[in-house]
Amino acid sequence: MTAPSAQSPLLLEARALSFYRQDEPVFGPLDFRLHEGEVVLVEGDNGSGKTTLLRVLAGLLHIDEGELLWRGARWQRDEHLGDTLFLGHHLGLKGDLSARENLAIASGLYGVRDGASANQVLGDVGLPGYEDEPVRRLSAGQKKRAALARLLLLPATLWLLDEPYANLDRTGIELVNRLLEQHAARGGAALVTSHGAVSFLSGEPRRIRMHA
Ligand SMILES: Nc1ncnc2c1ncn2[C@@H]1O[C@H](COP(=O)(O)OP(=O)(O)OP(=O)(O)O)[C@@H](O)[C@H]1O
Repeated sequence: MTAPSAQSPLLLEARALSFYRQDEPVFGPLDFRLHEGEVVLVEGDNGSGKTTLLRVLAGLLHIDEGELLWRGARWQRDEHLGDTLFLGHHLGLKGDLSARENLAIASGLYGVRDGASANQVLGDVGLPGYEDEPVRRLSAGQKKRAALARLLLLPATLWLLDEPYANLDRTGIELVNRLLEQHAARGGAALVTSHGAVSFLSGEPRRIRMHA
């Protein structure tokens, strides 16, 4: 899963990428490459900029310095919004709406992966009987599962997962690993941050190390 063949096309390349807050560097300069089929762990101490990096790559924060290339061409925020999917500490779910309604909003904006349906992905993430409950009534782990359903439904190639294992039980952790494996097998890629035990089903992930 984490070691694509030498022929795997290059998806994303960061060259001397840096981000500043009030003229203070948060991270960088950072260089890395990500190929189709790769799942890479972003690691570093608290405050080293892992979340910030994912938010930059999701187009939520502006790049201050350096270059970002998507399939060899300059990355343009507006052109690549649907190519990436960010799952952060805030899950991006509307609490008064059900998991199914939240999925309908997301798929209305970004489309649906070939062959995927809301019913099927809600089943895949293990939310039986809770599909139509307002999200605010779900447990933390169930909310996380509702957010994970978005990964399966939307067509994004690059997943940016910030602490995806947080609040999940053992089957939830296995679910995340399975989703990552399936995504990589179909040519997708992911950057994952995690403070907890990361136990990918096969192999050791490559790592990008953030320095505070
Ligand atoms: N909204 C914000 N406004 C100002 N500073 C911020 C903001 N968000 C993060 N920072 C600062 O940016 C730096 C990097 O934060 P970031 O959340 O990216 O780190 P992290 O590596 O993800 O940390 P953690 O492991 O604790 O989740 C920290 O010094 C933090 O205080």
